[in-house]
Amino acid sequence: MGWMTLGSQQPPRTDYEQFLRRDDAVKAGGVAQVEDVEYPICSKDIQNVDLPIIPAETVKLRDGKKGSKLWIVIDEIVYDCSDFTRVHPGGDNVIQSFGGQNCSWQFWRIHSRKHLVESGTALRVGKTKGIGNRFKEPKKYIGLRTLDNDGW
Ligand code: HEM
Repeated sequence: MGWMTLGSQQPPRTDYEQFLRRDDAVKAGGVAQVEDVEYPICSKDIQNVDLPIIPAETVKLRDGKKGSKLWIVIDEIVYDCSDFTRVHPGGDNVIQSFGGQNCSWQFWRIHSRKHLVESGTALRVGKTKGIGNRFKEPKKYIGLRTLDNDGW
């Protein structure tokens, strides 16, 4: 699981809560005035279903390299992590390694719905389709033995 080790060397972030409280993202009309004029960060009031549709080709270009925005995809929702990556409690490497890509199952292995709602809602720029995950999801095991044949 190569992706698991990508962010493990990062120190814990202390400015994370402060980042989340920032209110520079939401302006009247529901859409923020931020650098990416084409796909600005959306207001928290907008439901996922109402987010603008962003073509997969456009998402893939925002890989955080060569000065581009750093977007990631979780369950077909696109998150702009360009600034958030600097305060992410799990470090910046993990998010950077998924720039322009789908990292849904990796995200759900580590986070809860609460994390996504509380921290991710303010990072949404749109929704997309057709971006696959470059890693195959490993099987999840709950137990290795059956209850009636435990060898005691
Ligand atoms: C929208 C994108 C993301 C948001 C909003 C987010 C949010 C968070 C939050 C709130 C925590 C702290 C959890 C806690 O203290 O209980 C966290 C930790 C972490 N995140 Fe993320 N995250 C995002 C993307 C990712 C991605 C793509 C990865 C890698 C696949 C990742 C890996 C981690 C790791 C390794 C931790 C540390 C877990 C620990 O110390 O137990 N995150 N993230």
